[in-house]
Amino acid sequence: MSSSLPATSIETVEVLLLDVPTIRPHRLSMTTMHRQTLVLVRITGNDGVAGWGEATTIGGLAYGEESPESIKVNIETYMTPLLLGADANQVAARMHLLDEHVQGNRFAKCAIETALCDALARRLGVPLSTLFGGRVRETLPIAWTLASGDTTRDIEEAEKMLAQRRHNIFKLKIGARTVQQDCAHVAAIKRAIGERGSVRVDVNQAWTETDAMLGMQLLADAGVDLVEQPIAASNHDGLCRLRQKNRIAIMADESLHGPQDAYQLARVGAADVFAVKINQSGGLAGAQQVAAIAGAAQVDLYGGTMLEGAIGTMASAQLFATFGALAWGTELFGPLLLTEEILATPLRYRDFALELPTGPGLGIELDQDRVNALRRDRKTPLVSLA
Ligand SMILES: O=C(O)C[C@H]1C=CC(=O)O1
Ligand SMILES: [Mn+2]
Repeated sequence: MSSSLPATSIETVEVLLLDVPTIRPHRLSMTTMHRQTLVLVRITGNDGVAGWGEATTIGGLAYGEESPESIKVNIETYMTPLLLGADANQVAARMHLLDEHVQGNRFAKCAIETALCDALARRLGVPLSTLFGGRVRETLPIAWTLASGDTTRDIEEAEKMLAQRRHNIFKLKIGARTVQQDCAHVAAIKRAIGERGSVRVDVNQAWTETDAMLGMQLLADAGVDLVEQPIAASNHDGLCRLRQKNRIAIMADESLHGPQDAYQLARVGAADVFAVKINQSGGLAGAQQVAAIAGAAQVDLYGGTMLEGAIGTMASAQLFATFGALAWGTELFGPLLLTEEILATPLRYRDFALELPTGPGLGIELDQDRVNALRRDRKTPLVSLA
């Protein structure tokens, strides 16, 4: 595709850390978030065209093995020298070279691949989704996570989302309290929402297999549709056993770090649904391969998030829009959890969905002043952007 373009050499690779408060505490089983650190990567070619990517993770090192700081230093020290001066338009060649010289570092690689794809699509004048085969849909259903830790507050939040027609799929974060306490919390929320919405839970690996056996039965009785990552990521056999003995769908999240995991999980029948995440998959191409394996194995798909800001969210959306089947929708709500807007024109969430832009590349433009004000290395103190 890029052979019609003149060679464009990579001139700069920049990594920015942006610290942005969340609208309320976001409680996961392993950490409570009060802010998110967006890890943004900008790659500029000698034609002046820049592409953006994002490598945001959750809770420092609490969730995954790459931190914002390690991503920045690893890109700057080890990956940038492999990119500078090389052809920006040969994305597969750039990623192949990185894979040959850099083990792991899936989030960093995802951000680099996204930035290269964004710039390439801009040069071609097409949306990023076109590089991955084009869109099957122009909007994506968007779940909202209820994770304040307080049942009354969560119900109020859900009511607000339903009234605004912003979300009617709710994912509840549990696993920090006892199984009985957590399941009572979920059951109260499901009773309040009734048939107006889907209620799912994410345990983030917190349960033992025995906990999960009890929890999944209580959750089935409460009318919950799906349980995400109930037990340890590595316990594929346990997922199989839980799946055989319960009627609620099981979704693999932390167990799924790219195509190899997808293959192993599919081979043993460990999950009904895959939470596909571009960062966890090592990039857009890796996530596309995960989706292909799911398709071949008849595992359902869900478009997951690492609570990225607008760039990672839109990169994910551009890819997920190319998936034929997306049975469980997506959870691309990351920007809505943040107090600050970094785009010139905010993403459009309405009628329970995210609308995809039609412009080239990611189809979004950053507001540079807002980005600069949020940078960790900014020279002046943060002032309110309201
Ligand atoms: O799914 C996760 O484990 C991570 C994340 C995605 C949504 C959310 O609230 O947390
Ligand atoms: Mn999850």
